[in-house]
Amino acid sequence: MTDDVMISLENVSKRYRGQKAPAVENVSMTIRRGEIVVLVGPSGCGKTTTMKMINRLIEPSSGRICVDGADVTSLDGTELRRRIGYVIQQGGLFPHMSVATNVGMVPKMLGWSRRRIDERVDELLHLVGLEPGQYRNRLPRQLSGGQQQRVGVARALAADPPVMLMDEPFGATDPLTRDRLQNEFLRLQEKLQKTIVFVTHDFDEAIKMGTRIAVLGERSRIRQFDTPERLLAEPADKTVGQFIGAGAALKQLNLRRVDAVEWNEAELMHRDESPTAVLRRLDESGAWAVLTVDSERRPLRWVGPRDLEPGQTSLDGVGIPVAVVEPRATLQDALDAMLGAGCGASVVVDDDGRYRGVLDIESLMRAIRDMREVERDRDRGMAEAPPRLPRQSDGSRDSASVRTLESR
Ligand SMILES: Nc1ncnc2c1ncn2[C@@H]1O[C@H](COP(=O)(O)OP(=O)(O)OP(=O)(O)O)[C@@H](O)[C@H]1O
Repeated sequence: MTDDVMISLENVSKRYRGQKAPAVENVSMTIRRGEIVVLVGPSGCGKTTTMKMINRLIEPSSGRICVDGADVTSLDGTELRRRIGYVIQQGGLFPHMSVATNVGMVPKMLGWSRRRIDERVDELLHLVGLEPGQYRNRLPRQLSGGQQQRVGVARALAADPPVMLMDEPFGATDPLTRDRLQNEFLRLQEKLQKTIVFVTHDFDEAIKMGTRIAVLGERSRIRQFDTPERLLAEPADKTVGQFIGAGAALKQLNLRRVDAVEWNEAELMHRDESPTAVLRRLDESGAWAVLTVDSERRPLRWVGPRDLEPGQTSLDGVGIPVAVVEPRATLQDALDAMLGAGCGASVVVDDDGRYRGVLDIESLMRAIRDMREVERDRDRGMAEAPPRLPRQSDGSRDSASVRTLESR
């Protein structure tokens, strides 16, 4: 095994007792350090069985699985938990235990001191964006679905394992929360550089999260194991093509970043300006709305002529709250933000939330048209591969980042 490999499966099979056909048959794959490998495939194809054999929640019938050079069958439970974190839907938290007890569970099993556990719990809650003072003593049912999921991630990270297994971790959340959790997790992963096996049946999620994606068929047979870009551009066979589904070009929205397309300028006005001044500016510029900003040039709301009533004296609370995206967000994130805000534009902001430009629906449509043309040309064997989202030196993709104004 080379140093680069963190997990290897060699000819692994699983036949459940009483079943004629194996659920997983003769699967071999290697997973490199720091990558997120997504297992994706139709229901019942064996994704979960394959993943659970890595931490021996399910024992393989035959074959060999190594994690960081050690055969998992040779490791005892404590050692396995130290090496492998596990996240499932809704966090899989124990309902009668506080957030702190849930997160501190593995360190407690590992025999850490009370003080060390407390410090670690607070550190992890901070890391996943939950204020310890506010959340450590709550019960899981006193948290939203997204917060439970964050606690689940914190718990899996508690003993700082090099490997994380994630089984449809964001599956039970609504689309907006899911998107936010995915983005947060990718941002976290940039720092943590864990080796992650991630199971989902959602191909869009696979494209967004995966450094590489294994498309599985029956009995976990690997149909294709490739980067998202190559899967979209060159599906190995018809079945993979069907699974990817129509609109591969649209899915590439997940692979292009906001800073790869042209932005426009908005008509900026300070929030303290008068409605009369706004109307004058709209008249002079012909813009559909002005963008109000605070003294730090952080965008607040779009204000159009119809938002202003005669006799109005202030812009407070007037207009539509803006959706903001960072230059590193994907075009898919920008589109989702636009749809979520009910407005055909996202405001691009820097790390401090300051205005940088506007990505509007027309620029987005142009980018989609360009991608479609590249795809059509490629089908005719003429074009080069489409521009890609730059990858980090370790091969992982830059994370996306989208925030709505309310979430700041
Ligand atoms: N404990 C079990 N005993 C017998 N058969 C099982 C058991 N667990 C799973 N199976 C069978 O093994 C096959 C693979 O199941 P598995 O849960 O790994 O699939 P999956 O791809 O994760 O499915 P899904 O996407 O629906 O969660 C299925 O046919 C399932 O019915």
